[in-house]
Amino acid sequence: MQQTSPGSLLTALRADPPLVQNITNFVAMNIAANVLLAAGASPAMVHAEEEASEFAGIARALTINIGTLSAGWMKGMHSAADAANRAGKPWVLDPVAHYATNFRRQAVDALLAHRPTIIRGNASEIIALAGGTNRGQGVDSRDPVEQAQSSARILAKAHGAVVAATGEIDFVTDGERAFVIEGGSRFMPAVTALGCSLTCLVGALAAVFPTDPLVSSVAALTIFAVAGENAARQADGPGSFAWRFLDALSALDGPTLDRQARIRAA
Ligand SMILES: Nc1ncnc2c1ncn2[C@@H]1O[C@H](COP(=O)(O)OP(=O)(O)OP(=O)(O)O)[C@@H](O)[C@H]1O
Ligand SMILES: Cc1ncsc1CCO
Ligand SMILES: [Mg+2]
Repeated sequence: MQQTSPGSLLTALRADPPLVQNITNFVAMNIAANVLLAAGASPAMVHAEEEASEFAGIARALTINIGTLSAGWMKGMHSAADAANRAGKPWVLDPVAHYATNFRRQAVDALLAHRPTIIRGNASEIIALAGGTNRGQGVDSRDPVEQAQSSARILAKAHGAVVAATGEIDFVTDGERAFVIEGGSRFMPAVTALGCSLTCLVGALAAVFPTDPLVSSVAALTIFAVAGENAARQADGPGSFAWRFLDALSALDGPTLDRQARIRAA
């Protein structure tokens, strides 16, 4: 097992569980916390403006998601992103449905000014963020990841961030290097907030291996791809898939992950 393989990073996460602060949405809070616990990390959903920046000083990574945004939450997001940057800790932005309303567009522009370490969105969100025409509907993607690849590269260069575009396959780039990750299940987009949960896991892996956020992002995407594939084998539909996914995540170990990983340079 290579020292930076997804499997070795999963093993490292379990050996020293990172505390991850997530300012996520009301839909995602429960499932995202359970996903982080199943993977072996310590989630904390802390968003209030009175404490968000103080907590960012304690946590090893921060994730920010605008899924159910309101004005009060924005203040917590800004102060937490500031605090993470000042402490040199990685932070991840999930620009949920940012193309849908002016409020969201302005919020994402303001958050991008804090220079996220990683941006994780579905294909429609990544295409729209780079100024392209997308077919997304609300929080749901309707574009293939293949069409988001050039947008992801442009965004990565423009913002100095790692950018991950997810869907049937996943694509991730730092603007120079790029990887495609295959796996997952058709049930995944049918369970709400799995993408939001993935964003939190991307934060957890960035905490474990902050040196190279492209490598840590590949690990997080691969963990989801393999756990999703394993969970789908016996699932009857989105309901049983959801709990089987948590079980598959917690059953996954480093060597199995590396054996099942389907990652190729792009
Ligand atoms: N058709 C599919 N086949 C296999 N895996 C998929 C498919 N669609 C999505 N996934 C996987 O589901 C996970 C979430 O990605 P997705 O692009 O659905 O996020 P999202 O749209 O932001 O989700 P949400 O907004 O509901 O949180 C990723 O691991 C992705 O690889
Ligand atoms: C359904 C939904 N609505 C706002 S956020 C969210 C979770 C999936 O992005
Ligand atoms: Mg999403």
